[in-house]
Parts: sequence; structure tokens; C-alpha cells
Amino acid sequence: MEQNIWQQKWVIGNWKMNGQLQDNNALVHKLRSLPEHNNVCIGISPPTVYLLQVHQAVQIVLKNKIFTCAQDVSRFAEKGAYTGEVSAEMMKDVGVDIVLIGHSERSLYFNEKNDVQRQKIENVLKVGLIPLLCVGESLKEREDGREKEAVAYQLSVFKGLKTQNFAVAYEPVWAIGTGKVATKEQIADMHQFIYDEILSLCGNDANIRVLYGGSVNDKNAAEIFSVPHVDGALVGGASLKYDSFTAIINAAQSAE
Ligand SMILES: O=C[C@H](O)COP(=O)(O)O
Repeated sequence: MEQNIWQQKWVIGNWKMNGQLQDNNALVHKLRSLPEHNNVCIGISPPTVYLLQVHQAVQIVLKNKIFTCAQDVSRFAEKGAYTGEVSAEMMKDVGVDIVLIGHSERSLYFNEKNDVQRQKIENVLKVGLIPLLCVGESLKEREDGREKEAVAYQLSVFKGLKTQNFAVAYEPVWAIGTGKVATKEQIADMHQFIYDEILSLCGNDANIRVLYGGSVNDKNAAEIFSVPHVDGALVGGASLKYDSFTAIINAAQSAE
């Protein structure tokens, strides 16, 4: 029976700008032989150029559905003269299920702000895909005690949206790729805050998944998944190695 992904733990591997045809095939091929993980929604987010390859490769799954996730999408909804852009409709056409929006690396290197993220979310929803909004404070914001203010501002892109499904990844910027993980208390506090914010913005019948991201690995995953309101993980570096990624998936499967 198809599981309800809004009740599962999500483990999504964000490959960022990594991968090659042959390596991708090898990794997905191994993932296909994982035993059944009925508590976990597994996703892979390769660079755009490899989305179709990954989507086709994950069609032949043995026990688990594996979701294809895009790392970004165009803010332009309609096809046309936007050189270099890929629309949400095209993503859907090649089999994408979930689209990451507003990763902090998009803000850092491409100066992407709330208005653009809002357009992207709307485009993704319009074609029936799931947006996964990434939020998180900088080190300076945390040190100044403004982490919730920063995250609340980022979450405000959801205001008034016509959807009942909210997927968010809380990724403190200072924990991404640094080996520094937020403490259990910091994660619990922020995940509770994100739940509360979404409920106050959008009403009580929302489906919500809040993933933690930032240096998640095979050693710390079980502890992170034990934190209340942690509905999964957005995994960067550790998702490129089969053993680490599957250990994280196993930890999600075993979590309460
Ligand atoms: O999208 C994933 C996050 O940026 C976390 O990356 P990381 O696991 O390499 O720290």
C-alpha cells in the first residue's frame, strides 16, 4: 500500500553540484536494493542535468519508492525566452516530485530573496509538485539572538498560499557543510517554532514536514531524529556516500 508521505520521515539527499552519469547510476542502483523502509520517504536531489537520469533509474525500485527532487526551479512560470532557465512544468515533465526552494546557497551566491522564492513556490504548486522551502539563520543572527526573527521572515513567503501541504527544511547556515550540528535543544526549539508559525499562518489542518539539515551524518542521525518535530533530514555531503546515506535512512526507519 502507498504510504502517506505526510506521516513519514523524509530523508532527502541533496547532491548539490556533484555527480556524474556513471557514479549516479551506481549509487541509485545500490539504493534500489535497500530493504523496505515503510516509515521513510526517500528522495534524491541531483543537479538539474541529471534529473531525468535519476528519475528513470528510480522507476525500477524493488521495495521503496524513491522521490526525484530538484534543487531549484525558474521563477518564470511560462515557457519562453529565458535563457538558461528550467520551468516547474519541465521539471514535472521529467518526473520530478519535490522541488527545493530557497536553499541558503541560492541566497548566498545568487542573492535570492523572499519575493523570488514566493514566485518559485507558486510555480511549483501550480503544476502539482511539492515545494520544500529551506530556512535558517546565519551565525550572526544566532549570536544576536535573532534566529527566530530571521526564520519567521523566511517562512512568511507561505502567507496566503493555496496549499495545505508545507514542507520546510530548517538548516542553520552555520551548520551547513561545517561539521557543526545544532544542539538537540536548538533543533527542538526551532522546529516547534516553525510548526507554530505555519499553523498560525495557514490554519490547523495543514500537512507539515519539517526536516533538519546541516552536517547530518550516519553518526548523529539517530539522535537528531529523536528530537520532537524532526520529520526527517535534508542531507548534503553524507548523501553522496551509499553507506552514510543508507545509515541515515535506517536511523529514520527506526525512529519513533
Ligand atoms: O541541503 C543540504 C544542506 O545544505 C546540508 O548540507 P551538509 O549535510 O553537507 O551540511
